[in-house]
Amino acid sequence: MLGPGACADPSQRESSCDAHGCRAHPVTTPSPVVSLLEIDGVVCASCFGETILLCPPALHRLPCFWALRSSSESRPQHLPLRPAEMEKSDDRTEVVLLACGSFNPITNMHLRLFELARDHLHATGRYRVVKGIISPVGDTYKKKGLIEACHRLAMIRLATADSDWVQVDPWESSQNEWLETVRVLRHHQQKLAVEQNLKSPPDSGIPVKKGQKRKLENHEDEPDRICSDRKGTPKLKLLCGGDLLESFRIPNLWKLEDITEIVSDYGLVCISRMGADADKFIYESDILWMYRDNISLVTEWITNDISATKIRRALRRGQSVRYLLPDSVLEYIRKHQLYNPESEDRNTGVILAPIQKYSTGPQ
Ligand SMILES: Nc1ncnc2c1ncn2[C@@H]1O[C@H](COP(=O)(O)OP(=O)(O)OP(=O)(O)O)[C@@H](O)[C@H]1O
Ligand SMILES: NC(=O)c1ccc[n+]([C@@H]2O[C@H](COP(=O)(O)O)[C@@H](O)[C@H]2O)c1
Repeated sequence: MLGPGACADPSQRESSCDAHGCRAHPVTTPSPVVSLLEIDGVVCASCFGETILLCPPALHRLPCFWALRSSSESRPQHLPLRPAEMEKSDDRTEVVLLACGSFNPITNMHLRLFELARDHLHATGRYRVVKGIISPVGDTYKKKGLIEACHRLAMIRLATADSDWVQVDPWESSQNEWLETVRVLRHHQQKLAVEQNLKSPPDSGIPVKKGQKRKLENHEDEPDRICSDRKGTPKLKLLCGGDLLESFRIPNLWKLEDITEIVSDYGLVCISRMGADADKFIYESDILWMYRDNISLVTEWITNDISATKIRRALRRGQSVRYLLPDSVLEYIRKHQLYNPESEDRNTGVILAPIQKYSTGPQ
């Protein structure tokens, strides 16, 4: 094993490994490296039973490094290297994931969606997921059995309390009317741009509009369609399950222009769900097919058909739902006696807001 001095000094790591005595494996040799492990920014490569330390330049010259990187099965999740001094040159696109839905109530599967999506995006090597946002729909959505947003928000807050990257956002549910998902995306992309502007130095070239932050916080306006690729601003993507994607085809539920904006300007990360065939659906939809490069399909191999509807049903029947949702959420449901036959009757016979809007109102 190489002494710890060789390439452990961060200031030396950018230079050629040969210059600093790192024992990189010769580039021309067939791949004998069987495993790679990063420790404090130095890579230990297990090679012919011997462990050697490699600095980044040496590592990147190894054919076996690229072989490992291109194999999704064997690729170590923490590669490529990200020691502190290399963070600056990290050119991966920052991504924020936004999940919209009823969350009536939030389940463990809703939380899993974020973990699955983040793993998937990180494994591409192109993205760095910096935040997850859960945006519960407002009461004006009028879905059957939808309980008050204040309770759904409170349960999401409890469910995400121990997450350091997923959080709830009350903006959508505090609006006076139901909002199209694309408008929720626009709001959050604009908010991210404002946050980025506030962080950026004044000469960053990104204009800060006077009063923009106040307006967003006070929900005074709704931003126009914006460029989501603005440099420095994380890219917002809609996170959903296969059933939500398939709902695009339900008449009078989604406007084609909204679907187009979602897949062209933002992008989708779609998690497989029992009963939904997202792959086939994309193939059959001209617009989704056109923007298929902006749609990430993630297969959940540990299949789990937890659904909020089934949880509510079990609760009404006095059956246990433990381990299907966080204990703290279950406790909240019990304390406030949330799901019962009366609550399930809410909005019975009422037309869902989008259908009401698109069947009768101007489009
Ligand atoms: N088991 C699951 N697998 C994949 N995606 C899921 C799953 N459960 C929920 N989702 C996704 O989570 C988002 C929010 O879903 P929603 O609040 O409607 O919950 P739900 O469990 O689907 O509710 P319901 O059972 O009432 O349809 C949607 O994009 C939905 O597709
Ligand atoms: N046209 C639209 O933008 C449109 C239509 C239907 C549902 N949605 C959204 O999709 C989500 C669906 O949630 P549910 O699966 O709980 O019904 C909600 O956030 C809802 O607002 C958006």
